[in-house]
Amino acid sequence: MSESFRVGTRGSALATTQTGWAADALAQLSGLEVDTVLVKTEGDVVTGSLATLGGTGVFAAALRQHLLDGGCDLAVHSLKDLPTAQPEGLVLAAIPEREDVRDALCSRDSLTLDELPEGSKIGTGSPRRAAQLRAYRKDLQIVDIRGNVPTRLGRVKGMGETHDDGSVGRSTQGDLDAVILAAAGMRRLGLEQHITQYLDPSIMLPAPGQGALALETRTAGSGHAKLDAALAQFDDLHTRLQVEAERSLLATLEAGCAAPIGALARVEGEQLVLDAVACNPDGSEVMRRSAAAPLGDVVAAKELGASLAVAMIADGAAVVAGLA
Ligand SMILES: NCc1[nH]cc(CCC(=O)O)c1CC(=O)O
Repeated sequence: MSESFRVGTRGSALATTQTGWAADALAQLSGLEVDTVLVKTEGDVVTGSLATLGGTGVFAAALRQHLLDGGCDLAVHSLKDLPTAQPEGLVLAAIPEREDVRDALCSRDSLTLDELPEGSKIGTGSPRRAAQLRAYRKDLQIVDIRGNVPTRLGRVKGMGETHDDGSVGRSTQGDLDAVILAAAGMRRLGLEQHITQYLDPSIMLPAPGQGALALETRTAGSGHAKLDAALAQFDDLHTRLQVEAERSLLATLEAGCAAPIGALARVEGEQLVLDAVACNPDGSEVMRRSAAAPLGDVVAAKELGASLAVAMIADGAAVVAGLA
């Protein structure tokens, strides 16, 4: 029998797809076999508004406990769902190259954000998306929605009904004109044909870490030398520098993934450039700031995020975003 490693995942279609993608790549790189372990997490059980859940790692906590308990060797998370504080005993062993970072509009009749009629109903559970939408178009009605990606798509008139085989067809039940979802999740699920517009970051800055996966092991390693080597190979330095800058900004603002904060870093030549936004939840105030630093190591990337956050706090960002 050949050696195998155990990867833990949540049960949603997005989680299992992402985990499958990462595990297959690591199996290729390491020459090991994969066993997948399904873990039910609080975020999958609890219902209610995402905003009121507090957003501090409800999706990740059970999976992390399983990893700490030795129930699996590796956990795959959406990085943007992870709290910024790293738990004792666990380490993000690899952050692979990022998917599309943008938010995506999925609307009826292929309408763009500018084409949606006055008063259109847009579904999102994210205060960050709601605030930036309201700031862009005051007439839109924002509807707080929850559920996994296919469920949310199914709320749009004429779009995205989930069939028993998991495929998505046209629904007649929809009550919304559009929803906003992460392009990365849509693409990973093979649902990108439902995207009617990729929202430019000048209109909608994504969540810190959006589009990136975090592959987590115990600090001592996965227990498989070949897997640890594969993880080191799978790590993408530019993605790591970007997300460290974004998450450091979020941490310094003392905000979580449910806060109305957007951040997106990019590598431009020899510079790491960070754009950030702090919004009043009703979209009445939007503070956008940028900073850049020479491309360096993870410590330098974190400093860039922290210093931009400090500058934004000095300008009242915490008050704007309802954090103070
Ligand atoms: N909060 C849920 C969640 N976590 C990660 C993704 C998508 C993938 C990603 O952003 O990396 C989503 C769905 C969404 O925001 O549309």
